[in-house]
Amino acid sequence: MIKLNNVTKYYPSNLGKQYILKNLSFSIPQNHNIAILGANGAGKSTLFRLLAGSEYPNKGQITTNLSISWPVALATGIHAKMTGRENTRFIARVNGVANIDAYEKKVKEFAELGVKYDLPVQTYSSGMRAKLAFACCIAIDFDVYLIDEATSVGDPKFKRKAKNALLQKSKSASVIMVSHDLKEIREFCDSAIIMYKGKLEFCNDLEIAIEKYQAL
Ligand SMILES: Nc1ncnc2c1ncn2[C@@H]1O[C@H](COP(=O)(O)OP(=O)(O)OP(=O)(O)O)[C@@H](O)[C@H]1O
Repeated sequence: MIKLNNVTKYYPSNLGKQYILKNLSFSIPQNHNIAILGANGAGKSTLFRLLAGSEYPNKGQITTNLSISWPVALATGIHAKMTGRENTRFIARVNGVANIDAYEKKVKEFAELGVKYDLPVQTYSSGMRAKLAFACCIAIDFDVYLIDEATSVGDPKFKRKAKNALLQKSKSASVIMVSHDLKEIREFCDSAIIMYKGKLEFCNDLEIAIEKYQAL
């Protein structure tokens, strides 16, 4: 279970505080693969950053006993001056991976960077960085994977591989997914959270959730 306890999140702007969530208490249930449905600007990516711990609420707390991934396609945790291999080992240590050599082997194979794995990441293309970040994430056994438009990683061949790896993960772990692609959502998710005007509503049945969301 992931619990939001009286969470407020806003961004300051020239128009004053722009609230994404205001005094919101909500439980995200366990053992579901959940789509976050919301219009552009509803706050889906912000909610993701809060769940991943990469941003904090202005007020309130998010608590959980589950291990949660960073958004799988996000390369922000990758250090440009370090090589792919060094980044891999650093991420392993930060995330408490027990067998770092085995982890490094998995990441190297999955990321398909060849000899560039030992070059600094600042020499990579954006696609190569995304592949490395994705491989580092998928090689760790998290309880929950945050998937933000994940199938946009890499070239078509890598996209298929990334998607299959995530579908495999979704059988043993939970996924929380943000995507505007309903076909993709239907492949991954059984339920949804509708995000609308700062409120969250969990819906056990994905098709009912999609109908409700489309009616908004
Ligand atoms: N770092 C930031 N500083 C200021 N405002 C921000 C910041 N990040 C997001 N916002 C604002 O917060 C609101 C929610 O943005 P967010 O990216 O979470 O929405 P979203 O539902 O993911 O949208 P989309 O579907 O378009 O990706 C938007 O109005 C956006 O302009």
